[in-house]
Amino acid sequence: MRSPWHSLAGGPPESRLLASVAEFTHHRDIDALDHSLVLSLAELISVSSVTLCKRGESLQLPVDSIVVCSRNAAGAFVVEALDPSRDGDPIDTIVCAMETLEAISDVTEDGTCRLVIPIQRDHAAIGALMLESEDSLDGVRNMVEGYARIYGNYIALLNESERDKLTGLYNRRSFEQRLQRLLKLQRQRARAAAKGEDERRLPFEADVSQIWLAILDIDHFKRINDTYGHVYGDEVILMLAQQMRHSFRQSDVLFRFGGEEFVMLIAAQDERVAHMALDRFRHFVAEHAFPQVGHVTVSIGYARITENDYPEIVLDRADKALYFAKENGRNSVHGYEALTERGELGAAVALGSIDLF
Ligand SMILES: Nc1nc2c(ncn2[C@@H]2O[C@H](COP(=O)(O)OP(=O)(O)OP(=O)(O)O)[C@@H](O)[C@H]2O)c(=O)[nH]1
Repeated sequence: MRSPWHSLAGGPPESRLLASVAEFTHHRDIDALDHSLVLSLAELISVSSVTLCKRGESLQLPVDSIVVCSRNAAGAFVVEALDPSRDGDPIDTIVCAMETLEAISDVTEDGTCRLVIPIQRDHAAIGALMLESEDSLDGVRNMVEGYARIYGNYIALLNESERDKLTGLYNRRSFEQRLQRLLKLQRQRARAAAKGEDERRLPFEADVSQIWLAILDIDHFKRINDTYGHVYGDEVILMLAQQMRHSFRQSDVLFRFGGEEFVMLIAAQDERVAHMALDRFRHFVAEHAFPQVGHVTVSIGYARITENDYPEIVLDRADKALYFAKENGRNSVHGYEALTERGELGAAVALGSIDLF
């Protein structure tokens, strides 16, 4: 049987191993980290491919991203992102390893040896690594499990730096990257739909073709702080964030931008659906009695965002719509496009309060 290790010009496996771990963990960007992980493993072990799957947040989309490193016709390693909405083998095998938290080692019908190792965090799988090779992968199983553990720990650290400490929502720092990810996912889905793939293979949001950027601001929050103190103010922010999580789809992306200001990236077929989702949340908040503080209202402004838009411009549009809501009685939801169509956002509307990048 051939050794699963590549011939090691640079010394024994240990030093090569450490160099490889150091290489992939020097990245601070999650996409770059994923890319580097699959490439590092492919360069270290004799494999035909290394795949990293990340778990999706909904049952309809069990896999959120797929990154594969394999050889091209010239024999060089290439890393590419694949459409995560695919199913069948090997995705089913990977999902099985994630669900059972057990490694799977098997041989496919065409004789390829396959090793699938779940990546765990807090006793749940956040993803899985899959290696494919012409040779047995038994000898590298411990090492790949070690990589999966290092990756899981490192991702947790990176995720922490992306989160707002009080609410656990994403923070402003992670906005740009999360937005680009969401737009990329939309593009992949649109492409899959355009190719006429079997509808059942796409998640239920497959018909969604638009993303809406909404800014939510708590009304008269200063009064809440002044009347009840900052601790109760913080409690309102925290509870509102929890309600947001329950109210919006798991695939929507929620941020606390700072203070009493939240940003949401929402997928919806059209403006009517986006408006309904936002207004339902506004209504829910207005009806809710917060401990001690009682009733609180929120104002929301939103605008459509596409791949071709500068995020700063769309943030400013949503902020103009929010400003309009604040100027017109608060406790309401307004869309930039509808306001513009109706001519209600004249030149007289001042630039909103949000700090642009
Ligand atoms: N408790 C608490 N208060 C905060 C936090 N960040 C900002 N604030 C307060 O939030 C208040 C925001 O007030 P303003 O921007 O004047 O707006 P507002 O009172 O909400 O009034 P409108 O937005 O016009 O409805 C200020 O008093 C800030 O001190 C925070 O993290 N916790």
